Amino acid sequence: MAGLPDSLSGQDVGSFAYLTIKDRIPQILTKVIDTLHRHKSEFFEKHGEKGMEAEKKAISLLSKLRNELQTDKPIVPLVEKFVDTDIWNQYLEYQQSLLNESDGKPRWFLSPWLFVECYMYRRIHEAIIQSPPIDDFDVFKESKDQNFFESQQSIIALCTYLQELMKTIEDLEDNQLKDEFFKVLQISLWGNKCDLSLSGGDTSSQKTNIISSLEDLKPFILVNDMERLWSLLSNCKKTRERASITRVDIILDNSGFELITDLVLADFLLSSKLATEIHFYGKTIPWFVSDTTIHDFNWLIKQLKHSNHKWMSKCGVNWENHIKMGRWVYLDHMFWTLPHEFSAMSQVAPDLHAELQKAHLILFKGDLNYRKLTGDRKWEFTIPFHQALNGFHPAPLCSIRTLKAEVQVGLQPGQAEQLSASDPSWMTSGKYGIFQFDGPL
Ligand SMILES: O=P(O)(O)OC[C@H]1O[C@](O)(CO)[C@@H](O)[C@@H]1O
Ligand SMILES: [Mn+2]
Repeated sequence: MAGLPDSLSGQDVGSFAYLTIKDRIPQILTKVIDTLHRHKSEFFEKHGEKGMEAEKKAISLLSKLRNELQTDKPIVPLVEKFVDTDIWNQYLEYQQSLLNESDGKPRWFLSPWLFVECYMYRRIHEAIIQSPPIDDFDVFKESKDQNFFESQQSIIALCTYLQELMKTIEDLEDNQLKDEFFKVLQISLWGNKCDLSLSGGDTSSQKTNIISSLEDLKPFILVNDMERLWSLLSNCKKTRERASITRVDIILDNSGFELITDLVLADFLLSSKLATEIHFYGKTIPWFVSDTTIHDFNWLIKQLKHSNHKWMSKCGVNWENHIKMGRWVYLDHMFWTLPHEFSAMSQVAPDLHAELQKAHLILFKGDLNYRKLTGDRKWEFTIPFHQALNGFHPAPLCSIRTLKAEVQVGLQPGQAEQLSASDPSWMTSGKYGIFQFDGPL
């Protein structure tokens, strides 16, 4: 891939990538080991001695992994047969082929950060599937659920807001509808502050009412293409024939509070008729601590439905109904948990690429998706987003993300320099956000 900037990597001592590999990832692994320990008696109750043996095995595999990482050992191929094992091992060979030295092997601190970080989560999964009968245990489930419960008050506020809005949505003028659209978009943006991998797996829930903070947070939106999203979707609505559809695909990120904000956005898109169908994509295996799997998705909607709070349960009932009626479709694909950047999708997962091409708009939630959109490279800040996408244009798309990694493109000249002077951690604190659109004008 000539002409592309270098990948972010742990080679750059002191960089966010370096600190993540050195500190944050081992901390996450330690937490995973601790979680398994704490569930020992549960494994025993469920599976007897075999459950205890499995817990020991998984812990020993994970301790080995932590040791490999901390001593910067070569990255080894995956061994357990699974749907994506061959693709992973081929990618490892590809990484090896990029190294000049004849005996150079991909290693934790040497190889691209995106690759090694994804590999770490895939190895956690390998340790679990190598340890039946606890091979369906989600080591992050507990923290995802905790995030949901700790965000209760904010969730109530959001569900109440949405249900109030539903009462009048049919009567809103165009400009009022646009204002509301911008609000739900911003809710979904700031929902992305709450991922658990940045905090090393520690709790990171939403405790304040996000709706009342939206105005104050506006100055922190560094790229704001919300107007372009509005023109695209309101145009679809105006020109749509009676029976035809407008499909918005949402590539989900974190479960818990962020997922609620995404479902609020998705419900709004249907109720406002800006879209007629929503496709959600989640992860097939536990990923980056807080990412959404089908179990999290179903669990969360069930929690809402059975809540004692009137508006929370109304949301749960409505959302379950959207699924039943096929207006909301949940899908997954192994590509989302591969290490490839998205420009490789048409080669590696042509079926997924072809499916995304059918969308009128694709919303990519979160930081990891942005890293994969841009290839996690050392781009200049002012390079156009279109260029950084490196040929990935299945349909009009927009990244909705708070910044948690040292990659950002499409800024105005001088913007990054000003930010660096006033707030040196602007790229990694999650304090700033973007709506970055790519598509025809
Ligand atoms: O959930 P998000 O928004 O994708 O954020 C996850 C981010 O957190 C980190 O794991 C922090 O290390 C980044 O690697 C990653 O981009
Ligand atoms: Mn995430």
